[in-house]
Amino acid sequence: MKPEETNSIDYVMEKASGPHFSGFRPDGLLSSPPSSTASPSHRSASDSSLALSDSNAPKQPFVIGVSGGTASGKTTVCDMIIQQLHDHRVVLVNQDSFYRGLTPEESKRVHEYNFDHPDAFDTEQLLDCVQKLRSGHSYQVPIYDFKNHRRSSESFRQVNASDVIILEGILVFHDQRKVHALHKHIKVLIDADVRLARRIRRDIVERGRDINSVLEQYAKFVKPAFDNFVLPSKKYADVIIPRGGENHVAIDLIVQHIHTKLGQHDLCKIYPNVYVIQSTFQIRGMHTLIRDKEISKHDFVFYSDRLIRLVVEHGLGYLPFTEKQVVTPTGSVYTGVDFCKKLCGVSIIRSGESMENALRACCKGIKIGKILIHRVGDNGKQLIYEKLPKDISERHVLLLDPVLATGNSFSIHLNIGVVPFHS
Ligand SMILES: Nc1ncnc2c1ncn2[C@@H]1O[C@H](COP(=O)(O)OP(=O)(O)O)[C@@H](O)[C@H]1O
Ligand SMILES: O=c1ccn([C@@H]2O[C@H](COP(=O)(O)O)[C@@H](O)[C@H]2O)c(=O)[nH]1
Repeated sequence: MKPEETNSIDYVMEKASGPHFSGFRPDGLLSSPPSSTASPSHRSASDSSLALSDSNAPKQPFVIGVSGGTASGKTTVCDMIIQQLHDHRVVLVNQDSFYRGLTPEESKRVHEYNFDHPDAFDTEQLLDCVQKLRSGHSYQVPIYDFKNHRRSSESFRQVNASDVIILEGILVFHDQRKVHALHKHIKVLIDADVRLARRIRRDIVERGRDINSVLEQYAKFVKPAFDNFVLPSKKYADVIIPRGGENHVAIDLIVQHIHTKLGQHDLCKIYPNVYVIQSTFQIRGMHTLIRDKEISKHDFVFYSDRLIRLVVEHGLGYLPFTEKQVVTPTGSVYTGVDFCKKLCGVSIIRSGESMENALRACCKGIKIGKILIHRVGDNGKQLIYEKLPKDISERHVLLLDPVLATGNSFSIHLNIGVVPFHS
């Protein structure tokens, strides 16, 4: 295959299957010092996805801001979005993590401290974080303790570069610089009494407060700040989600929008019968193993083989089958399927010798007839057309490679393409 063809297929596949990083976020707690960014030469092992993204994905991450009053369900909404974007690398950055924390002096008079004022946050640091993540670097996000009103001095949460960055917090839209850093603004709105009820429960259960302190703080600081800072920024919102996490329709639409922005369906739009295999942790795990430069040859072959088989099995699942009934040895009738007597092709992008072996092995199992495997050589797709055997029968399955997958002029070719995992 010519280099330029490889490149273009790589590009299209990257567009289609690039976001095969799952929602898994290796944001481990680190006990390293608070260097805000890891320079490319100092990335840790857990930054491997960053390295991949640096080299393979020049695209900018999509940055979303989610704001709303306290206990409005911001975190719940973000979790639901992240869950649905499980095929992508998504990171959540909480504005709460950037609370400055109280000095010993302020701690003595904690009831007089306004945690709902913009000055309570280190906005410069938050902007720095968003900026670094946007440009593909990782960031060591502080960990804030609501019980002691302090940041942890030892631990940080390492947040890696991602396809989607979600910035969540009560005052995410307050600062214009933050507003400009965001691609989409989402506002969660919910009745004040519901928020207060939820806050009372949460603050008592999770944040070590008592009912009196919650109510006092709410009346003195939380409500006025909501009216002064949170509500006015509603005008910057692109999407308003009434009822928070209960609003599944709004959340689905947001997820759909993000999918479109990330271009995941580009390839599927161009070639409607191309299917992208869903990534799982197991698949990611095998990808990690085979990409590791330390892997032994034996393991590389073993895990590549397993991955290839998954692609092939998936592809064969798209062959045309009709219903067929058989009688089992115990005399009962089993309604199953039988391969249609129809010539078709399954295009497996990135075929190769080991793919070919796996194809043969997998097809043996399903007994659908003779397997013809064609790969494109250096001379391009014309070669394939010429080389096709004259005696193709109706029960043949042609396993074709990417160039043919897109060659619609090939009349007997069903043009089912399976894009294998690629990151
Ligand atoms: N739809 C809901 N029904 C009941 N409780 C909810 C709902 N959404 C959120 N909560 C609860 O309300 C509290 C605040 O929700 P959270 O999503 O953390 O809000 P925020 O991030 O805006 O402070 C949490 O204890 C959460 O479990
Ligand atoms: O030490 C602290 C820091 C913050 N708060 C309150 O938290 C909320 C913001 O968190 P949400 O999860 O968005 O509710 C804010 O209203 C502060 O009042 C605090 O009580 N103590």
